[in-house]
Amino acid sequence: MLNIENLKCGFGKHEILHGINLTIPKGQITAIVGQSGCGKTTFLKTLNRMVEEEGGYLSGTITLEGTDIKSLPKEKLRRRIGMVFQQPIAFPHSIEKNLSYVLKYHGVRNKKEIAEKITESLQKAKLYDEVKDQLKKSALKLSGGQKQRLAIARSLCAGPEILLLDEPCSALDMKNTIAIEETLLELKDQYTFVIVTHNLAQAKRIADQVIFMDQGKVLEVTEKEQFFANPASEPAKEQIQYM
Ligand SMILES: Nc1ncnc2c1ncn2[C@@H]1O[C@H](COP(=O)(O)OP(=O)(O)OP(=O)(O)O)[C@@H](O)[C@H]1O
Repeated sequence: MLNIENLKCGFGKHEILHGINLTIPKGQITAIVGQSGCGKTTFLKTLNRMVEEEGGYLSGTITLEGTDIKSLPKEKLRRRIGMVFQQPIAFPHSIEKNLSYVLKYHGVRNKKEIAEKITESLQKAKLYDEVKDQLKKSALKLSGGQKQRLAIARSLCAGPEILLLDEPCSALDMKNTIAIEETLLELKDQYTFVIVTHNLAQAKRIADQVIFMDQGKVLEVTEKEQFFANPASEPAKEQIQYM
């Protein structure tokens, strides 16, 4: 799905990612783990070129289904590769409007179709049952966990192929965390997920592939079972030991 070759990225004279080579397979959950500050979020932001808006540079090649992402207009790229952030974002409008504006932006005009897609995305994000009778109410009244599931529903409304998630559960309780993990597990045959998590137990629960980063380098790209049973690098062994 995504092929990354000799990816380097930095800010000013400070190189953060030092030449990354790996592949992100389609229809799987890839978890990116590693110590704080090793470059996980920066790596994620290279995949939709957000890092450039933050003043960062990148070199190397990232191809999405064979197309160099630099050749795609950013708007098109971000429709294909959506992103969910650590802090849930809800806009100061109704729950319904938080979703319908994305659909309208992408050219969906038919009211029935908009309503159906709103229901579908809320169901996928496991929020529908809780909000189905209050779609006209302000999204700001939702809890943090509900806002995060709304953010996932909103990303799905754009019809992405890949969804990047940056520590989506770090501010959430177990119930909301489980709802999001179930969403990813249930939808992975329809989307490709790349999730940054500081929580190794979460990676163990949901990932197919694990990328282990250390100081701007990728030390391991392995199937989950192998990573947890037999990590190849000392830093990974050390971290797994404290799980
Ligand atoms: N916009 C920016 N400008 C300058 N430096 C940045 C910027 N964003 C990140 N960095 C630097 O890049 C390095 C890696 O940060 P990054 O957030 O990618 O790490 P991380 O592994 O995601 O950390 P954490 O687990 O704590 O979120 C840090 O030294 C950070 O200060």
